[in-house]
Amino acid sequence: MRRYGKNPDEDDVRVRPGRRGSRPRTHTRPKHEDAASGMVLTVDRGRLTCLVDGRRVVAMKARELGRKAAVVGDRVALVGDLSGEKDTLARIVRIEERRSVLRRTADDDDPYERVVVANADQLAIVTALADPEPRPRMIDRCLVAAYDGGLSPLLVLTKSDLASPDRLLERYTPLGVPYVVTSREELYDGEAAGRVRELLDGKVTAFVGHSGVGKTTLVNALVPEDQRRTTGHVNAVTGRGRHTTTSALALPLDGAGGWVVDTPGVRSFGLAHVDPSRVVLAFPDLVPGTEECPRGCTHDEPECALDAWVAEGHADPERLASLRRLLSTRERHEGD
Ligand SMILES: Nc1nc2c(ncn2[C@@H]2O[C@H](COP(=O)(O)OP(=O)(O)OP(=O)(O)O)[C@@H](O)[C@H]2O)c(=O)[nH]1
Ligand SMILES: [Zn+2]
Repeated sequence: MRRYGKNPDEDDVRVRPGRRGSRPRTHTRPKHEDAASGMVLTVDRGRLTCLVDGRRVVAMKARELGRKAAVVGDRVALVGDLSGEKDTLARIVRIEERRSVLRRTADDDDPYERVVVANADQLAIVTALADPEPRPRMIDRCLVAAYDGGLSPLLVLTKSDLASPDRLLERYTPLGVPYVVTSREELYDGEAAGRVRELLDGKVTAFVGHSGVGKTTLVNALVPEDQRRTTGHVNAVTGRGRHTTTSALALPLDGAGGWVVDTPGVRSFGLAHVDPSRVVLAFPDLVPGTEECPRGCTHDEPECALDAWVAEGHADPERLASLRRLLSTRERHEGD
C-alpha cells in the first residue's frame, strides 16, 4: 500500500506487541493494545469528535503523538473514557496509516501543505453550471489534487436549470471522470439526491466547491435532517460567515452507508508538491508510454517519451492532451 505521510517512519508511532522484553515499556510509549478504534468526524480547537462503536466520543491527541495532526477521516486508536458522555475526554494514542490524503495550502502566505481530509475514497468537485460561472482551471486543479492524493474524482454539476452541462462535459469526457447533473428542484423532490447517493453509497466522499455553487443545498439533500447545515450563512455586513470554522465535517449519508465530508472554506489546492508520476497513474492507458521517459520526467517536458509513443498510435492523443493540461495547472495563475 502506498503511504501518504511526509515522513512515513514518523507516521507510525505504533508499538507492536513484540517478543516479551524486546522493547522497554516506558510511560511515553505505552502499548495500548486495548485501544478502541474510531474515525475522526470533526476537529475543533484541539478537540476531536470521533465515532467509536456508533458513539460520538470527544478526544484529545495524546502528547506522545507529537506534532502529527489527526484530521477528519483519520482512523485512530483511542483509550480512556469512551462513554461519549458529556464532559468526558478520551485520548488518541495512534493515527493509522492513511489510504488517501486531500492536501491544500492553507493560505497564500502559508507555504505549508496541510492535510484536510484523510482516507476519503472520492473527491466530489461541486461546480455550478452558471451563477457563478464554471471555472475549468479550478476543476482541473481539483482533479490533480485528487489524483495526487489517491482519491477518485467525481464531478457534481449543479444549477442545471440555469445552463446546459454540454460544454463542460466535452472537456471532461476524455478524462472519464464520473459526473452527475443536479438542480435544486430535483434535489428537493429527491430525484437527484437518489442519483447522487448511488455514486456515494458505501464510500467516504469529500466535497469541495466555491462559495455559491450550491454545495450546502446539495449536502443537505444527502444527509439526515438533524445533521444539516444552514444555507446562506454569510453575514451581510462583514461578508464573512458567522461560523468561521475551517475544519471539515463528516456527515453520514441518509439511507445509504457512507460519509459526506463537507470542507467549508476549501477553495483551492496547493499543487506545488504534486508528484507527476502519481498523476499519470490516473491515466493507465498512458502509463506504458512512460517507460522510456528520463528519470524524474515531469511528462510535460520536451524529453518526455509520451509524445513519440502516442504519435505511434498507442493511445488517444486527446488523453495525452488532457494529462498535459492537468499537469500545467501546477503553475498557479491569477484567479486560481
Ligand atoms: N437556480 C438555482 N439556484 C440554486 C441551485 N442550488 C442552489 N441554488 C442557490 O444558490 C445559492 C447558493 O447555494 P448554497 O447551497 O448556499 O451554496 P454554497 O455552495 O453552500 O455556498 P456558501 O453557502 O456561500 O458556501 C442559494 O441561493 C441557493 O438557493 C440550483 O440548482 N439552481
Ligand atoms: Zn514523461
